[in-house]
Amino acid sequence: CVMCASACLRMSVVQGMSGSRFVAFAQQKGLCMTAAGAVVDGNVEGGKGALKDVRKRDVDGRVRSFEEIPHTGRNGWINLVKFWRENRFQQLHKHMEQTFNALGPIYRETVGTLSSVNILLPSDISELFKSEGLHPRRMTLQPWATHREIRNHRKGLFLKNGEEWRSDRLQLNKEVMLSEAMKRFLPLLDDVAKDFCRMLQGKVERDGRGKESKSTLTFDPSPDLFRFALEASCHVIYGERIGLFSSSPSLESQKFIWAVERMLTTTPPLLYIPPRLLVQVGASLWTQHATAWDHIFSHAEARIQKAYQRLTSSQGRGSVTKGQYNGVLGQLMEKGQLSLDLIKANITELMAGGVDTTAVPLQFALFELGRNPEVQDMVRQQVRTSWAQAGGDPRKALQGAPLLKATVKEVLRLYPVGITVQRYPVTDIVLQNYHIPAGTMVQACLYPMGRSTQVFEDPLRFDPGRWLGSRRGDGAGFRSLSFGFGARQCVGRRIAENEMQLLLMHILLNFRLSVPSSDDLKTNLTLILQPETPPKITFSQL
Ligand code: HEM
Repeated sequence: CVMCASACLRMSVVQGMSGSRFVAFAQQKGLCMTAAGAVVDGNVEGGKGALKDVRKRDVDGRVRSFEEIPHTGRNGWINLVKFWRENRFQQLHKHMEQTFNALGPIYRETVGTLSSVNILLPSDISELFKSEGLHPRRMTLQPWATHREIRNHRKGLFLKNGEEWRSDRLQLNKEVMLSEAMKRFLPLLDDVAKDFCRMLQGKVERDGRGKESKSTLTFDPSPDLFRFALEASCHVIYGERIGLFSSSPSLESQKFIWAVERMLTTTPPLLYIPPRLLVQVGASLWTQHATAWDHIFSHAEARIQKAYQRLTSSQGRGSVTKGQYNGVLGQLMEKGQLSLDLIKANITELMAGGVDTTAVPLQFALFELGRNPEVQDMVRQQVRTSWAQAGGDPRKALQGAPLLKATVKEVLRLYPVGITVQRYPVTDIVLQNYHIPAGTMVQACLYPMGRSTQVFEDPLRFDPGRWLGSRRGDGAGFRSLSFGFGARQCVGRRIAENEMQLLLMHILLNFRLSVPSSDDLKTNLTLILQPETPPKITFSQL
């Protein structure tokens, strides 16, 4: 309104997430400011239930203080003990869902030394991202940072902030995010996906049962999917095939897969206690975490050395064919914009971030397609037509199959790899009519959002079609955030999306999927959301 159009500048002392006090000049709007996303006629998204009540309480039109935000208990250490005792680290996604149900669409939580404000409505999330600034910041994964500091490794973009982050990020965007880069790596991903399906055909023929050359096999495909994701990552990142679909895949690669898994599982409990403290007391949790990272680093180091020698020797012999693609590593080395140390740091992060993040959603995808045969048939129908018209061009095939893209989006809505996206707003903001000081850690909670009736119609139904067609309204663009948002969104997004879509496409062209049990999957959180027990899938040759 006209009266609050003239915002006033106010100096406020605000409480940062780490408890440090600092003074910020914050833009604080006048009295008649509405809650982020509240619409004039009083309707809220979804229009029903608890959320409406929260806003109704605001009768005096006052912006409520940070302290008034509903919370789960002021003492972080008591909360930490509860988390340990009730094994809540593994069920944090469910804990968040229950807490939103109990406290409404915004709450504060302190666990150990970590405090956050948690939100789930798209309109609030959109308000948060408006204030992320030029150098958006996520919660630092302190155990990862401490490992780099103790071992004297450089940090890659995942762990960097400010101008340092931005300069690495701009270089990496050119190699993995831009459409020119996608054109280069798409055929590599397609080759790996096709080889995977050949391997799967062999396995089903060899071990399956059936007649007239149509066999069926039921098994847990998760170990194969991890191998697929590692093979695909190595091909795109190092420009190298490592033969993981052979009958005797290397033990070294299997060890890498185990190390990433260990590194992920040991991260969450370490987030709530200062890692330096654990280093000093030689806690076994810390030792396991650091050893897992050491393994990841040495695996990457060996591959980088090999690729470096290959590249320099072929350059020396003048045998690098112009236009030949040597993976992301080759591109970064050729361009020479990043030092070798920084290339190593970033490539190692891409490798650590690139395997489980795609292998796990693929398990969920096969399961959901298996237990929803009508959806599976619709997607297959579209994929078949598109593949037939694409003349073997994977890019065209994907472009002609929007339902396949929507399938991946739908899988990540129900099973987001990372259950939250965090930001520290650079100015004060107002969410649900509560004042949030600049510098507060705010988490957009993707798992509860994906399952909220306030945000999605019939949220538990697996329905990729819900993503087709345009949608308008408050925060409509902020319902699918599994890769994060804006300049700091997942840098591996294009690799991940294409890798998953291509694999699903080739599987659907070759097999009918079903599941021996269509009960809901129980999930656990390591650092990423995983099935408690990997689901068995039945693959029937078409
Ligand atoms: C389904 C698969 C994946 C999902 C859902 C996912 C999700 C995410 C999310 C939510 C973020 C934080 C974004 C933000 O703060 O806005 C992120 C960051 C990141 N991801 Fe992924 N990711 C996936 C696959 C990958 C792959 C395949 C790679 C590597 C090839 C990768 C590497 C990274 C890196 C390096 C960052 C840090 C980017 C930065 O800070 O600038 N991710 N990812």
